[in-house]
Amino acid sequence: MASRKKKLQGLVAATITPMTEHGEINFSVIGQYVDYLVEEQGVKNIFVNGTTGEGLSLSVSERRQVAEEWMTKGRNKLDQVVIHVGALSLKESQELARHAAEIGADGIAVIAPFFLKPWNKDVLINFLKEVAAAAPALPFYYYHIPALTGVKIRAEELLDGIQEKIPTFQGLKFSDTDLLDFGQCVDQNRERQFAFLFGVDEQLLSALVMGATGAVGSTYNYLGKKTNQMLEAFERKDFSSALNHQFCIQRFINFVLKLGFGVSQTKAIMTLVSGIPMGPPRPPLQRASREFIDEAKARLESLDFLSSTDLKDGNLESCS
Ligand SMILES: CC(=O)N[C@H](C=O)[C@@H](O)[C@H](O)[C@H](O)CO
Ligand SMILES: CC(=O)C(=O)O
Repeated sequence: MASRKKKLQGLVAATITPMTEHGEINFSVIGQYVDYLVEEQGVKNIFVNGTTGEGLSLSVSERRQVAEEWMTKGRNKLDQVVIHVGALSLKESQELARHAAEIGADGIAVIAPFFLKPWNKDVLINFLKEVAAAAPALPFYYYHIPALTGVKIRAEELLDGIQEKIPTFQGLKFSDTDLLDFGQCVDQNRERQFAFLFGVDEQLLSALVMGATGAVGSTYNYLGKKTNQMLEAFERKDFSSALNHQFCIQRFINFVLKLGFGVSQTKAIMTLVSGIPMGPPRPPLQRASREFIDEAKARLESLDFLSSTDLKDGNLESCS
């Protein structure tokens, strides 16, 4: 049986995997990174080795070490650490699931295998079930990200009866813009026991209305504080101020999306905002361009997401 621990709520930062200039994992900054998330961003949950963490570009041994380091440095500071253990090989995924349990993680998440793909709901559930069974005491989350996996099985279909198959099933990380599918996931969960974690940061407010219980995303690494203000406004039913916060966040995300935004750019932005060096991404990703960094920096400053001295007065865009 899954341990019935506190439901995962609020913001969850999808952690970046810091790397050295030579492309090795830079474990030495993870302690600082934990403190930054907790103290500067008010974010106390993390999702390790996911998309943003380049989990699928790391070796199994690296994934184990990264997970261990976050567990060690996060002890007594973080609320929950969820480890993404999805892999193309069921064996590797099970190994990582067992490892997550051994090191005391709070949950595991799995994406759909994306090379030889499951072709229907039952086939996908069977794969997920085998992984979940390797960590029978850990809450299990399905990580739905169809644009990247190419597995378009609707989450709402997958959830139907899932707990009979996967007793540790605890929720969904939903990284898609289909709010009909998302809403129907929430709607069918009559007992309200599952966590519904939304993964499209620029649309989180709409997902909150639809019943999201939390959010996992890359931008919570550096816009966590801002997004927490939106969550607080939503909680107190101050929807116009929640919307203002969402629009501010959208102005930034929309700007960088147009320039080309992905994991490489997330690494550059986090380096800029936190001052902690995240390093380059691993090939096939390429580091963000100088032009991207300069433009993103100017935009962060004009929105007051990054302090600067010369823009304060008469700044029409300011989001502070
Ligand atoms: C594809 C991807 O990486 N999605 C992230 C999480 O699921 C999001 O946090 C996005 O980075 C964010 O919403 C910006 O589009
Ligand atoms: C964004 C997210 O959840 C991930 O990086 O996996």
